[in-house]
Amino acid sequence: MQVFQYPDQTQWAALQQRAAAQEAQEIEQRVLGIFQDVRQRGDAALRDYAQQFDGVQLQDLRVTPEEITAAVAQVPAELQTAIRQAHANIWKFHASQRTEEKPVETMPGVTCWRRSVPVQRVGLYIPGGTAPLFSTLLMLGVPARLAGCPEVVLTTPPQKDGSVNSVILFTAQLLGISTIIKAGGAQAIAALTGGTDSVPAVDKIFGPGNRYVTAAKQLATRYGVAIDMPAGPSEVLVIADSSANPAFVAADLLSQAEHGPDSQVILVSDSMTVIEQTQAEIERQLATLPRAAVATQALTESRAILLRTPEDMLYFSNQYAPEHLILAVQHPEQLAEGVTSAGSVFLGHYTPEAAGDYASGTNHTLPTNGYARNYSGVSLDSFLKKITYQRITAEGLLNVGPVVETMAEAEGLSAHARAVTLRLEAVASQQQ
Ligand SMILES: NC(=O)c1ccc[n+]([C@@H]2O[C@H](COP(=O)([O-])OP(=O)(O)OC[C@H]3O[C@@H](n4cnc5c(N)ncnc54)[C@H](O)[C@@H]3O)[C@@H](O)[C@H]2O)c1
Ligand SMILES: N[C@H](CO)Cc1c[nH]c[nH+]1
Ligand SMILES: [Zn+2]
Repeated sequence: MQVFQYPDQTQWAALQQRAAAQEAQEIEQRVLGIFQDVRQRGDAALRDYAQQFDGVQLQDLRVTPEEITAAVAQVPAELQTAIRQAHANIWKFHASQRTEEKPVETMPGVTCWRRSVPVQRVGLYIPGGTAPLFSTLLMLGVPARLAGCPEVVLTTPPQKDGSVNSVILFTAQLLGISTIIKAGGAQAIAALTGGTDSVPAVDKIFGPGNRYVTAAKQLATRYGVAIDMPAGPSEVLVIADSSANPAFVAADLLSQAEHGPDSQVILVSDSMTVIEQTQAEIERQLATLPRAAVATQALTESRAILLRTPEDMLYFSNQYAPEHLILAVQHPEQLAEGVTSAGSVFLGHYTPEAAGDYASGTNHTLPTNGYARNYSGVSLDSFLKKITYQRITAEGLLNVGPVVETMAEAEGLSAHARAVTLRLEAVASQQQ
């Protein structure tokens, strides 16, 4: 992790660059080829990519009910209990996002209202390249269920023996999801976009993934499929003042660095002592991590930055727009008020980001790569469409009609005006 002491503002832009930016074009090209192949060859292409990327020869791409039953029996009771508790917390937080809107009479006789309708066919991508993220299934499946989406399709990369991870299958069963496809990467996203013999096409694709998955989701939007947001390689930015505990900070940085070699973690502090002690802690803790090699690679593109004031630290973070922001400072509430761009914020010394990853209740599917500047993370709303309705009575038309006529004529759209005028004439003749 390289250290930068009091960089001037001209260096800030370079420090805010994501590590992987330069390879984006190459990845897009690769994903485009995969996309076109799946659209042309369907299931056959999915099988070939499973062989190439996941090292497995597949016959059936769909998980069978027998596979689900067998897998569920393998999940230890303690883990089942933990997953049920996380499910309850995530459910509780997302259920609180339900809103009730009342009809509004904008003018006498003109009533407008809005109704939430679930996205009808949703695809959930659950990463499984290096770690089977069953927690992600909770993060997507719970709001999908709360929203009432009638058709839910799950895709995840197969394991080397051709199975799907048993804990993912247990979680799917808990959520009542039974359409489960053994496909990962860009090819899975392409299949959800256009459909294949085994994979139903969907209206909206959700879920995080590596850079191939994220680029494929962005490509899917060109084919008329919506996506939740670009949710790529994990990131965390920690703002730590002199009250921070270097061991905690190091653990938080490593928790995101271990996700993948292209994860990026940033430490911003106004204390050189905290930076030095955190670096020493990182070295110490790294030695005991099973995924040390992955984390070490991520750390080569990560940074520790010494700045002068809390205002500078917050400004830097808002410009960087991290997926996760940890405020390891004495008065986190104060700083939190000034956050304008971040996927999810963790306040104080006892709020590890890992709690949000698994079980506190908030969603861990969050925008990365600076997209927190313009996107929110997944929530109940992500699975809902808000349809507006209106009903206008004869009285209402007398009130709003002349406004519409005047505006339509001013835009040169006479047919619009006529749609009102004809009705106004009908109302007038009925009133005579
Ligand atoms: N932003 C978020 O909300 C969030 C949440 C959880 C995880 N994540 C991120 O998700 C990612 C998971 O990545 P992963 O790789 O473990 O699993 P993954 O499921 O995203 O990707 C695995 C698939 O990538 C494809 N792939 C691998 N190498 C390829 C290549 N050279 N060319 C084309 N395709 C290739 C393969 O098809 C493979 O099945 C991590 O980067 C993690 O940080 C992000
Ligand atoms: N930190 C990831 C989001 O970037 C989510 C996750 C899943 N499992 C562990 N962590
Ligand atoms: Zn994580």
